[in-house]
Amino acid sequence: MSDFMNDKTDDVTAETEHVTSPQQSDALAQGTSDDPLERVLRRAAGAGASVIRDLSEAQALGSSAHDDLDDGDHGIQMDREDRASLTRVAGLSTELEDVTDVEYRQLRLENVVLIGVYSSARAKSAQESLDEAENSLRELAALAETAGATVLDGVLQRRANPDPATYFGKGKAQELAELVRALGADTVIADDELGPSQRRALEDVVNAKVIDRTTVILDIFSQHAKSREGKAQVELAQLEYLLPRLRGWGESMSRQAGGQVGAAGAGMGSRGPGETKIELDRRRINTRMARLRKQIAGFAPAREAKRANRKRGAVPSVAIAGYTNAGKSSLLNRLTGTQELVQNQLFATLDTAVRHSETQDGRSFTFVDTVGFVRNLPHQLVEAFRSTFEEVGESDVIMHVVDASHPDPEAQIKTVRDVIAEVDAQGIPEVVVFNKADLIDDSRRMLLHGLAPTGVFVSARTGEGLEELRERIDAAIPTPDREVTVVVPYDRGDLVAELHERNRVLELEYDEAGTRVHAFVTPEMFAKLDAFLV
Ligand SMILES: Nc1nc2c(ncn2[C@@H]2O[C@H](COP(=O)(O)OP(=O)(O)OP(=O)(O)O)[C@@H](O)[C@H]2O)c(=O)[nH]1
Ligand SMILES: [Mg+2]
Repeated sequence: MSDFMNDKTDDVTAETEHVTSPQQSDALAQGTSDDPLERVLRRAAGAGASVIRDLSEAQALGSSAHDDLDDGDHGIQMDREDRASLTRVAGLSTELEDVTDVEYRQLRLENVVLIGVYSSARAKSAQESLDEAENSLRELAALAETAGATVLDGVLQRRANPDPATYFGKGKAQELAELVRALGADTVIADDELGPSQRRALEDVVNAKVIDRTTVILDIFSQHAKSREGKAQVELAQLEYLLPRLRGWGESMSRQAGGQVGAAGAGMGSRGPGETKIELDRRRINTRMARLRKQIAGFAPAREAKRANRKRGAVPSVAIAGYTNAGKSSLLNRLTGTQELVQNQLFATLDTAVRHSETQDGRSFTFVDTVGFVRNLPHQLVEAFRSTFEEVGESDVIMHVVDASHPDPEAQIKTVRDVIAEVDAQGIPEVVVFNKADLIDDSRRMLLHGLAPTGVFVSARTGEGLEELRERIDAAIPTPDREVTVVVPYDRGDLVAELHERNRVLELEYDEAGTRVHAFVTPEMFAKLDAFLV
């Protein structure tokens, strides 16, 4: 058996059918038709075949049918509670008017229903929790659209926690199945990351493909990545996401093969084919991941060299960070006259762009446009894009762009600051910029002012506030304009290193007492060197 697997590691589907009995091969073929692994490894377009089966007459549509649905599983009391907890989020539908656009979309895109679970059990009021969940679902709708899907509807259920078995409770999952059928949706997207068995179980109930927020974000990243490094980073993140999920997926296939509910992992006969495939896939994934890691490591020297170059020239950098779609690239274009890609899409920018600029008094610096952030950014992506985010950590100033017209700017700001903290960039001076000021009224300005009193209101569209923004950035960029001579003791090599980073070293020699340095330094550095002045 192992010889066989070693011989052919190229085509999993074909192999699986070889090692399977004729009765099983059918079920397996069906199982692999929307195999996420195949999608990632092969990038085959349009592989998302759905598995909609005919529902029985008893589950016909209409509100009366809905009313009867839960009776089998729950007590009446719980039923009412459950039903009252289900909220439709209005205004999510993104179906288009434009006929040609519709035709275009129908050819390539999936019709999706979004689902989310929220709880009112924590410190927040029920209304607050609901608002937050609705915003999150709206964002998921934007993500789904960006990925190329048409959003048909969105449904939230109030529950203390997502159901460990099927995410939605059993009764609600049945209702969801009805809705999916009524709308002709082929995919359900959950707003939380789903466990492997949760995903499968929910798929079984709703008879449609089920994916989660992470999958959507990974999908967008893979569509948008342009550079070879970006592409490798995304693929690595996708495989990292898939690897721990192979088990549940294999179990489900075994179950299909055995045709017996609850047989997952129970009998040798039913476990066999799934396990074989898992082993095979795991090996392929690990091989591929090792290759990607090597490839990505290969990019590091070039990136380091570029960075080192920038540093050697002692040119300070301003990192443009912020939530995705906040208008970072638009502002960069406005401030430097460049033509970065601007799109009303999430994650339009995936490759860092560095642009040269000058302060009003003629000092050079660079702007670095970065990947946008989003709530629940999959940690696999944070890992894969660590080098990109680290650009933020190594900058001299962070220009934190906030979409002033966003329904929940506070959450946006928090998300961005969380990522900033993750790359140890908290100490870097931050200029908060409320962009899209053309879209907001005065009461909104007041609210935003309360969130960040020193924030600058600008509009990349109208040009409002850009002068003030330039001044604020100029002022935040540290200038090495203080001349010092210091003797830094040898156990403070860190200070000498820092002196080289953002200051201008004129002379350096090694004395008995320590390193004697003559330099122009920034006010910040000056304060640190106070004890060593000569
Ligand atoms: N009304 C208005 N729209 C703006 C403004 N600035 C940007 N936009 C729009 O907001 C959308 C996103 O702009 P981008 O510059 O691509 O945003 P980004 O932050 O670079 O986004 P990602 O790269 O996707 O993270 C585009 O549709 C812009 O036209 C503004 O000041 N006012
Ligand atoms: Mg951008």
